[in-house]
Amino acid sequence: MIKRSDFPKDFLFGTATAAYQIEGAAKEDGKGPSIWDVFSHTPGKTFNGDTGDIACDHYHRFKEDVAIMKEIGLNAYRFSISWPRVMQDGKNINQKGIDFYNRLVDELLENDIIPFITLYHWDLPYALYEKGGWLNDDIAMYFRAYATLMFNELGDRVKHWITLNEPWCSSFLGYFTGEHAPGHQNLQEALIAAHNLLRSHGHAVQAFREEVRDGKIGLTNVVTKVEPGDSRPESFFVASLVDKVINAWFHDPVIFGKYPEEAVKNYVEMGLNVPDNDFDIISTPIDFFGVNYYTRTLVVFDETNPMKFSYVSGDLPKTEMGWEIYPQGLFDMLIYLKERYRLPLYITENGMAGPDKVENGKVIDDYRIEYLEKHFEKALEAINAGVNLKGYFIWSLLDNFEWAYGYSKRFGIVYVDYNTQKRILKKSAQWLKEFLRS
Ligand SMILES: OC[C@@H]1[C@@H](O)[C@H](O)[C@@H](O)c2[nH]c(CCc3ccccc3)c[n+]21
Repeated sequence: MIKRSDFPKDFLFGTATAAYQIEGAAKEDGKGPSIWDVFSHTPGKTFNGDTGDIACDHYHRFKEDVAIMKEIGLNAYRFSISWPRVMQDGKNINQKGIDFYNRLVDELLENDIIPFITLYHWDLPYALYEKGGWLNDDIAMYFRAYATLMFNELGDRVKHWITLNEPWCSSFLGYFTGEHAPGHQNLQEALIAAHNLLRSHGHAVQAFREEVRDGKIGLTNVVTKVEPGDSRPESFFVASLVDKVINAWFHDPVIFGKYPEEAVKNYVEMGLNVPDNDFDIISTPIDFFGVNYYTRTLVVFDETNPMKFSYVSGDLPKTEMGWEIYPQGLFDMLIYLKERYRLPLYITENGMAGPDKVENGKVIDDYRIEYLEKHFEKALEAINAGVNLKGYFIWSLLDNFEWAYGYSKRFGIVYVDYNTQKRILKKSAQWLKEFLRS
């Protein structure tokens, strides 16, 4: 049984959330609409028509939520800023929105919790989407202005920043599969959006070096252990391509100043244009990578698909998301990232959706305790194998708005009764509290 004391003394244990998933107050105090406000209000886009209008009402209940983190004994908290809350049209400053984040940061610091801020966790101001959003090259300048504003407002107290959360999701789910806002289905657009996300990242890093000299800034990507779902050589080939798109497309340009060639070649052969400008800006040096790990991804050759592959479901035990529980993949991906990029790492998301039910006022989520324990063990194994892993943020503190799945998936270590907004610490939160004292 691993103990907290097995980890380095200065290792951070925290939880992670995102603005649109927990804040609510979707139109309060001058907040403008994001693409997720519009997408979730579009019939058919989210489970049950769920929206982030109220969510966990964190905008009003943040002190209670910080107190819960303190009670558990967490020493860090990763959250995102809602861009349209602080610049409702992507340009004009909304002081009331900024004041909320000032109050939140002060509350965290008063409780000895280190804030990690994600500047963009998918809630683009709708006004900027109407100007082309991530397809408009000018977006990088808007993002730089937004980032500069937040560095100036909070950079005196917040020393850990993440520019983007999972640009792969923003671009490929938002512009190719259409599962996420803004719901486009165009692979060429996805490549353009991906490139403008990376350009925006680079501009924000440049601004950071000017505004917050003593801070650390990084980029959070999803990583997943991609494996062939059968033994055909073609499946190994497509698995290698998918691996490069998910696990290298948004890392390589930031470190090497170029996209992975095999994947570029594949897109060019499909007749697509792969943007190739501004790699000098994109590769402005960063201080760490954030790693969002949940599961592995199995792919097989499938010529009926224009991409020549399809995802298949493996036979390991799965979470409520249908994702296999595969802790070994966390170790493998941490080693991969260390050996390819040689940067400090934070696990900025890891956790599971479970069949959480309240019985006699309690939520007995032993499955989540086992999931976390097994992934903690693999993280420790990676540290002992020489990975410079500096922290671990559990997804998530609270049950929250799970994008297209609405409120049907519960990832929190704290249960949220959405009818009453009552918070109930699950057994996993109690287990974590003990672990952090072990
Ligand atoms: O689905 C749980 C969380 C979301 O609530 C977060 O907002 C988002 O950052 C986030 N990303 C992932 C990874 C999704 C994924 C898994 C496997 C392969 C590709 C993407 C899981 N999650």
